[in-house]
Amino acid sequence: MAANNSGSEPPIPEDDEGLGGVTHEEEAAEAKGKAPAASTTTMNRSGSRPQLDLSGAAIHGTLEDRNPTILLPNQSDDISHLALDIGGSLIKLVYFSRHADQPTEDKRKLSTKRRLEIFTGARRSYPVLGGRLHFVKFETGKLNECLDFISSKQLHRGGVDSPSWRSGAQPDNIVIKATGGGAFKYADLFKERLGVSLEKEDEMDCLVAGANFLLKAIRHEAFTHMDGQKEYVQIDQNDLFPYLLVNVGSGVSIIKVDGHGKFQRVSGTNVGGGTYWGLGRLMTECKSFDELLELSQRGDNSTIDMLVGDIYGGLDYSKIGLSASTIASSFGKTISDNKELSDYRPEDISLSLLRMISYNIGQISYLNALRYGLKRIFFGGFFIRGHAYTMDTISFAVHFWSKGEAKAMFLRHEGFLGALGAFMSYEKHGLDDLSAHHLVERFPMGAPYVGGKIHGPPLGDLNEKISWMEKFVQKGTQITAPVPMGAPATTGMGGFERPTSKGDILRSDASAALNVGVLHLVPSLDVFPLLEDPKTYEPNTIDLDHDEFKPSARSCGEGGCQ
Ligand SMILES: Nc1ncnc2c1ncn2[C@@H]1O[C@H](COP(=O)(O)OP(=O)(O)OP(=O)(O)O)[C@@H](O)[C@H]1O
Ligand SMILES: CC(C)(CO)[C@@H](O)C(=O)NCCC(=O)O
Repeated sequence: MAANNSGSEPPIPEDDEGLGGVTHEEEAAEAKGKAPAASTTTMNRSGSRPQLDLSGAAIHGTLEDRNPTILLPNQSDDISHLALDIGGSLIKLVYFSRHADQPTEDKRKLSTKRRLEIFTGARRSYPVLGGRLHFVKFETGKLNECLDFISSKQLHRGGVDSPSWRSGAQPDNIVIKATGGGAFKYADLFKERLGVSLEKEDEMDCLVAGANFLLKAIRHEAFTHMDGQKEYVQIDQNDLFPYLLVNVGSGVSIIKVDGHGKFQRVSGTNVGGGTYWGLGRLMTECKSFDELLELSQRGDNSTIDMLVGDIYGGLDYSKIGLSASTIASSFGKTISDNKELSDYRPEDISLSLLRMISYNIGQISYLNALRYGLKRIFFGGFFIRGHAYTMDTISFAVHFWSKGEAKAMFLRHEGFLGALGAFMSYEKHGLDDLSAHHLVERFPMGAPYVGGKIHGPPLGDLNEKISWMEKFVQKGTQITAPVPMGAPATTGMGGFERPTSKGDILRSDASAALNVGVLHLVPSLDVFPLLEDPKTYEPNTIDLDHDEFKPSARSCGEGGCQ
């Protein structure tokens, strides 16, 4: 977050590792409490790394300061901080900020880390940056709010903490990675309002890159959701591919993923999140997506959907495995009722619609999984919205039609796959191998939480809202699994009946338009820094209980084992 220093001195970044790049001499001088001599070197790295310009480098602060900040006045090569996914319904932002408020207890670890950086020599001559990945979304219809947000935080210039922003040396042509249709549609507007060029990245490439990254790097990212029960799935990194990725945005893309950058968009459907929100808005006059979703939680679809029992006089059609309460035809009951739209409860309409679309997506996904012999299906996109009933319905469809062979899994950063992929497509941010670091989530997101109300000051203008949002994020929120709504009804073969988990109150978006989450990037220490290829290194484990390693009577003297 921005250091908010006032006074005549330039603001001092609290992050004492951000500009790191310390040398042996500097470390030694630092240990003795002396300021290292200013370097005039420009550190050259491989073309894919940010160029670190150490000329004119000077310690900022007094000699007594521990770990004083080193200012690099001539640093021009900025760390990239922002990527966008501008979709048909929502704009997703992922941005990186260095830790400005590193807790003191972490500072002890820093010297070890620095030592390791030095030890690794040329291989890691760039600083490992600790910081945060932030996730924010806006409605595409409110693009101006998004532009204001970027501008207020100067995200397009690397954030208000960045060296170039501090020094006032702004590059002329700022380029931001962007994906989604809006990267084309709104490119001129970004140029006009922020003076930035959008570098377009292919949407499917980004979805896949984002999903692969999350599945490989983030613990507790993927989970199953059946009958109201959420269970995290341990992903075996060596056995991830192939899988089916279903991104449920406004429309739905179905992608067979075979590896990093290896995929095929095998199908898609135009009946997706935009359909639920669009039809739902028309039929219920809801003002927001969340309002519509929340309505569904109080709905009863049997007033709208035609059930097998409605057709069979209350009987099951057991010969083909359909119970009386199986939905035979979504919205089918409305044809015979001689009623107007206004005679139906918006709650019931919303639930029928949600079930129809979710089930359909689950079924189409399964058919594609079957087509390619895939057993794992990951669902992303903001339609999912961490909503219990949506996930249960999709899971049911996959489970039912595959006879339990295929598994539906969901991602906690569901809506940010594309934006993350675009973020990782920067070659120059030094974070391209994010999976080499620890990413720790301190703010759970994407799932409903009980309580609904968020306590905080009233929201004023956007800036106030943003800073309040950040306080909210820092504090964290309670998250609980959705509450099952009574005993599960018997689900006969062939369909889906009443939802067993409609959730309670939806987790609020804090504002209808803004949703923020944070992943904390904790640089990994290289345990074996001289390994030629640490990524492929598999540490062997030794079972000390194994006889071979047990101390024998001969090696243990009277004084015990040494
Ligand atoms: N606050 C919200 N406002 C609007 N839609 C929302 C909101 N939250 C969730 N949704 C749902 O998420 C869908 C959009 O999801 P997502 O952002 O993943 O797709 P998109 O990128 O906008 O669409 P596409 O990829 O098809 O261009 C909406 O159609 C709606 O169903
Ligand atoms: C057109 C995109 C890819 C835009 O994100 C998405 O909305 C989508 O996958 N729609 C479904 C289109 C179809 O395959 O029928």
